[in-house]
Amino acid sequence: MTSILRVLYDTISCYWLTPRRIKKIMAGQGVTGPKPRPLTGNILEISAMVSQSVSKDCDSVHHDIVGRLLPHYVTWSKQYGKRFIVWNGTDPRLCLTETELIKELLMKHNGVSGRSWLQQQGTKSFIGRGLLMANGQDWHHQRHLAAPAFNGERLKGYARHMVECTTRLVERLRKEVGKGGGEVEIGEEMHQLTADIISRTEFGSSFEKGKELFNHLTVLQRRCAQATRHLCFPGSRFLPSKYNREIKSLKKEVERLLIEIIQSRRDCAEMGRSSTHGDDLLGLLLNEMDSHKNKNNDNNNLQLIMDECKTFFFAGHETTALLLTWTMMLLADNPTWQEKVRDEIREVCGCDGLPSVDQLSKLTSLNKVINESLRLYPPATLLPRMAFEDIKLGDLIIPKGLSIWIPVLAIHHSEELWGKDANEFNPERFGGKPFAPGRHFIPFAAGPRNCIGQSFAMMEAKIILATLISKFNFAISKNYRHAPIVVLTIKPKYGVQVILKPFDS
Ligand code: HEM
Repeated sequence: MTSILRVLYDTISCYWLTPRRIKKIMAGQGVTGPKPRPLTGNILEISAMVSQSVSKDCDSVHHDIVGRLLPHYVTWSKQYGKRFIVWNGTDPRLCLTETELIKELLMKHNGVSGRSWLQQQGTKSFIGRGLLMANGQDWHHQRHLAAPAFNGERLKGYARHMVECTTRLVERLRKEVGKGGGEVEIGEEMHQLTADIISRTEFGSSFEKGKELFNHLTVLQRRCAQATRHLCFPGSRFLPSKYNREIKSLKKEVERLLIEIIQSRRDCAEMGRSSTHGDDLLGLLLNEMDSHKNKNNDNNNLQLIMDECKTFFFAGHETTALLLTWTMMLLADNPTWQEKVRDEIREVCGCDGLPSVDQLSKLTSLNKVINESLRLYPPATLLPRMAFEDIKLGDLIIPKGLSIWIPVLAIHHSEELWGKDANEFNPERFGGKPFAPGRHFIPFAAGPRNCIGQSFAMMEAKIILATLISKFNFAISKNYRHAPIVVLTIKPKYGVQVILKPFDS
């Protein structure tokens, strides 16, 4: 009975009491927004505006995409200014674009902000309590455990997998484009490649099993995304709906495979066949976990390691694949920059174009191109944070329970911040002094909760792009339809078709 009352109280508090309190406090500070409808808030308006704006392809390859992808943001920021409230159902969200306030939030208030209950619910079945969704002390502990896996020396070790997987792809593409007309959908290739790399980085010799597991995880992620489009309330995941049953059985299979991999690692260490659990990401997590071992908590530790493995796959492969895909599109559309980057790679890395880790920092033009690609097409289009306490942010009081949404895409395309050519591809803008963290270039977020895999992703992107650019000339195919869409990340709706022409090896 008490638990039923608890669920009832949580539901009323979540849907009624907290939103009412927040609305009142924000209105008192002059922050309002479009009028919400009961239960659905502004969701229906937003989805109608987005469906309308993405219903057609862009008429040319241009990057003026904010109006297409965030039409509601454009409309409401004109009407309500730089801060306004949008209602996601009964959940109020403050849209914040003032860079000083964003910096303050990300750098100073990490301890009292984090993932909301709704966000955690939406991802619980596929990444669980992993680093991306953790809060408070748990987040602190997990970040501390995972950090050594991304230090400089470790990264150098992962580079081997990146070079090997990319070399295999180059060989396959050479054969394929030799046979066919040379057209390749590069988006799918980049997804396969980054999935291969993260599987090898995480699981080393257990890579094949790791890939099988990640295939299931990808399906699981899609099902969870479909399920969150349905009403989500405290306790809803226990209902025996079609989605919940399918999600439960996929999750079971993913965890069965993970337990097999982890157990065989532990057996090897216990039988004395190896002194550590290995130097791949899983091995490092197991070693770190053992050095902080609490015997009473073995089951919790196992679940945490599984959640972390799933999190790194989820957070690490699609984002990097999209960065690579959009960069290939931009370079295919800008042959002058493609040539400039190729000349630089040949000069720094020699004729075979395979870069060593130490050469990567010398590829400055490539670095500018990657940054410009992250600016125009940031894979993470927005950064969500929830206030766990009342927070003083600049002149604003952010009440406990309010979600803050930072629209990275809109900030990256703002003419006020970047100048009149904000929507143009101009890598040279990154030639000057580096951008202050937490200001207007935030593809990896900023502050203590920034992307832990940032250096991994940049190293991976440089190795893959340097190799592909030195081995192939590429141009946009006439079959390419420029139609970016946002489904969590910015994706090309129909992929990116390029014509590859191999250089003689
Ligand atoms: C181009 C590639 C990538 C982009 C654009 C990117 C972007 C981001 C962003 C914006 C965040 C912050 C999210 C937020 O606070 O709401 C984040 C967090 C995170 N990223 Fe990445 N990421 C990339 C690659 C990677 C890779 C390769 C890995 C791992 C191998 C990774 C693992 C993570 C994890 C675990 C977090 C959560 C960190 C925390 O909460 O402490 N990411 N990423």
